[in-house]
Order: sequence, then C-alpha cells, then structure tokens
Amino acid sequence: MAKADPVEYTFDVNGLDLYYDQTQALKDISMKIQKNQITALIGPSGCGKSTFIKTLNRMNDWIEGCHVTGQILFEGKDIFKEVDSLALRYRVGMVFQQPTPFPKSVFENVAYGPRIQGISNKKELEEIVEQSLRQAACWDEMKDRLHQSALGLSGGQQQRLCIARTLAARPSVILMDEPTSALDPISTQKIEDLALELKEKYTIVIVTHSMQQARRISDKTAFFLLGELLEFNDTIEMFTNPSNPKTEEYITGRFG
Ligand SMILES: Nc1ncnc2c1ncn2[C@@H]1O[C@H](COP(=O)(O)OP(=O)(O)OP(=O)(O)O)[C@@H](O)[C@H]1O
Repeated sequence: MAKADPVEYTFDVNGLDLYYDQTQALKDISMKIQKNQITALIGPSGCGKSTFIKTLNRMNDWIEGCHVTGQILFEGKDIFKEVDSLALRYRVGMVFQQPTPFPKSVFENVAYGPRIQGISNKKELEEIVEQSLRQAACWDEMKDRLHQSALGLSGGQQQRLCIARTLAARPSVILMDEPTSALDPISTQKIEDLALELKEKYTIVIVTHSMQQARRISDKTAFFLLGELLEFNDTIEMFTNPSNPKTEEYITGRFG
C-alpha cells in the first residue's frame, strides 16, 4: 500500500517558554508551521507576537536576559542544538515594520548578503541581484536606478527592496513583522500580492494587526493572548467559526 505523503512542516514548535529576565513572555507554545503557507500571528499589543517570530530565527539571542526553554525544529533540526545561528538567519530571513535599507545603492543592498556568503564574481552577483529584484516585484521600477541610493526610494519600494535583500540570501522562510503598518494602501496591496506569490517557493510567517490582512492572505492564523497561543487554525475556520470566545471578541474588534 502506498504511504501517505508526510505532512511537511517548516517549523515544529514544542513547549516553548521564553523569559525576559524573570518575566515570562511566551507560555508553553506548541505549533507546527506548514511549508509554502502563510501563517498570520495576531493578538493585542504585548501578547508576544514579535517575541515569538524573532525566536524562529534566534534574533532574541541578542537580548540580554532573554532565555528560552522548549524546542523548535526547523526543517527537522533543533535550532538551539543542531543549527548554527548565523546559518539559521540566512535560511530564515526577516523583514521589519520600518523598511531598513542600508545607506548604499539598490544593487549593494541586494548584493550584501551574497557577498557576505562569499560570492564575489561580478556576473554571479548581477544575476542574483536581478533575480531577487524580479522575485520581489521591483525589477522594472529599479533596473535603471541600481546604482542610486536606496534611501531615495519610497517607503513601499524600500520595503520591497528589503524583501529582495532577504531573498538574495536564499532563505526558505520569510518572517515579516508588521511589514505594511508603515505603508499606504497601494504599497500594502503590493506587499500582500507579493506574499501570495512568494508562498509558492517560501514559507511565510507574518505578524499583523490587520484582521483584514490576515484574512486576505494567510492560510493559517495563530491568536496570541498574554503570551499564550489561544487558538491556531485554518484562517477561514478561525474567522468564521472561532472556537475560543476570546478569539471571537478580538477578531470582531471588541478588544485589543
Ligand atoms: N527586549 C525586551 N525586554 C524585556 N521585555 C520585553 C522585551 N521585548 C518585549 N518584551 C515584553 O514581552 C511582552 C511581549 O512583547 P512583544 O513585543 O512580543 O508583543 P507583541 O504582541 O509583538 O506587541 P506589539 O503588537 O505591540 O508589537 C511584552 O510584555 C513586552 O513588554
């Protein structure tokens, strides 16, 4: 008898607790994040969404007093025991709320990661830059200004450039922490369309305060409250038939 295909999970989080000194910010989080899906993290301010997303590529390592117990498997390997944190951050890229281009040219922003990874051949770098800008839907707008400063781009263009920079490091996951909250509606729509295209090749985890955004683009939604994962389900199911009354209150705007 043919074996069923194994379900593919990019992350398998088990019993994750996180403390900032004595204060517990994440409580016993367990969830599986599926490959080539968009998973939205929602919940009121201070509930632990950013803390959780930053744990997935160990960015919290830089915070003094922050410690973690429990397990996160990334593509089957324990990120705290079996994976080098720098290598992890190439595989699990991150885009922030405020676009963060370097004060360098468009080209150098995108070539930065590959250069650090040891690629110095000009033609190879040009290919990576073009491919990454195309994937991030920036090429047509930016091909004639590759050698101009990235700081001259609009906020929405800067955010897509940051996505291109992330893609150039050849990740399999893109973490997005409120990537559109500083952007106008048209730029927001471009990033949402882009996320939907990118999930064909990448796993995406996005923190958002916009219920509409979670609904429009995510396959799964995780609702956090006071450091706990209260509900995790298919987005359609969560928004039409939430199983926890707190989830319902939050998504219908009664608190948060
Ligand atoms: N570097 C830090 N040191 C100490 N406490 C922190 C730190 N970062 C976050 N916290 C605390 O951890 C808790 C969760 O914060 P976090 O930023 O993860 O929430 P959030 O859900 O992302 O909030 P928001 O939607 O406002 O961004 C909060 O109580 C916050 O004050």
